[in-house]
Amino acid sequence: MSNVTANEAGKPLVIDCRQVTRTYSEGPEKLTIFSDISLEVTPGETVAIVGSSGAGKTTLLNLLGGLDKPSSGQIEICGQNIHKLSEAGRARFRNRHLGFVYQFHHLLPEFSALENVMLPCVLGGLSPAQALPKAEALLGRVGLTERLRHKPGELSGGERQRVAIARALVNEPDCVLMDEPTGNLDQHTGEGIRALIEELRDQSGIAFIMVTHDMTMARSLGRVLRLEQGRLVQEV
Ligand SMILES: Nc1ncnc2c1ncn2[C@@H]1O[C@H](COP(=O)(O)OP(=O)(O)OP(=O)(O)O)[C@@H](O)[C@H]1O
Repeated sequence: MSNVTANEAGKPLVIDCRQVTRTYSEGPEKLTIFSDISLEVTPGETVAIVGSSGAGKTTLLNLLGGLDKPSSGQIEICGQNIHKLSEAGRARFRNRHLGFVYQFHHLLPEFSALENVMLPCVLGGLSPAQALPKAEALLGRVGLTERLRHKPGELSGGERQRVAIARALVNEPDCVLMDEPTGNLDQHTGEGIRALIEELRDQSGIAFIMVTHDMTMARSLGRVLRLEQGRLVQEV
């Protein structure tokens, strides 16, 4: 964990999102997806973002991960406004502080599970010899010790998802952003992933922000926020 800053009240924050609006231009028209959204996420917190299809959940997740730029407002990740960095600096910052798990995982098909997990470490400056034990340990943690040499095409959906989780964690990020981490998985595998998130959160203090339609998982993990008609409201 590194560089987690505090807000004005002295609360440590991994994500500090202030009055963020995202609009798209549709010819002369402006399409507002959401406006004036504020969200603070502290270390070790799990936040689920729910809402109907098209509500803007993925758009918000991409903004929180610095993959997209707000139309107005400000987002700080571990105290850094990442849009003030160069593109290369932004990529380095994301690799160091954030982990991403997307539904279609974006694993590199020609690389083994082990190589896919080693990659963020090597990009971050570790030698392959240094990255190897870290990747092996994490793949063991997600129950894939017997699948290290398998390529993504030789793994099941749940196994690929677990490789993606191991890859997201290997650089010991401050925050992991997940888009539908249990989407497309059967109930048993989904439950395993939920338990893993819970364990990692409690042991390592990593913050998790996830978009999900799985209300049971959302409720069991922590704060649930609903994106509705361009506003973010806390579910009670
Ligand atoms: N590049 C774009 N240009 C214009 N509109 C866009 C663009 N990207 C997304 N949108 C619109 O923004 C809205 C929110 O999309 P988003 O993918 O964030 O929704 P979502 O809540 O994640 O939906 P789902 O649950 O179906 O994945 C949608 O109406 C979509 O059509």
